[in-house]
Amino acid sequence: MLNLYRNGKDGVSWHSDREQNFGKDAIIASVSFGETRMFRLRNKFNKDIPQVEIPLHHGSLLLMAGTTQSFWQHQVPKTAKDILPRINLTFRQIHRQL
Ligand SMILES: O=C(O)CCC(=O)C(=O)O
Ligand SMILES: [Fe+2]
Repeated sequence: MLNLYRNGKDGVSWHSDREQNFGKDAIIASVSFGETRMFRLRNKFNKDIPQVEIPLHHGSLLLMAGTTQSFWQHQVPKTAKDILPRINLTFRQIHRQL
């Protein structure tokens, strides 16, 4: 899947990627190009666990594996900063329904 963030007004709000066809806790690989954007994680069940913030730079590879999707949500927040475009590619396992 390809996401284009044209500028700071584009972002992705809190979600988990658990669509049925992905399978439960299927691994997702995410590669970033262009502008650095923040990637935030928050625990779904325990608000006392601090949020995690990871800057995704040009060429970075992020792997979401294990229970990342069942226990955590993630977002790419919008920013008021004047920034350049970013492209994110995600590689997801699709379990074909037979
Ligand atoms: O752009 C990113 O780094 C994350 C995108 C995302 O969460 C998604 O496509 O499900
Ligand atoms: Fe996602």
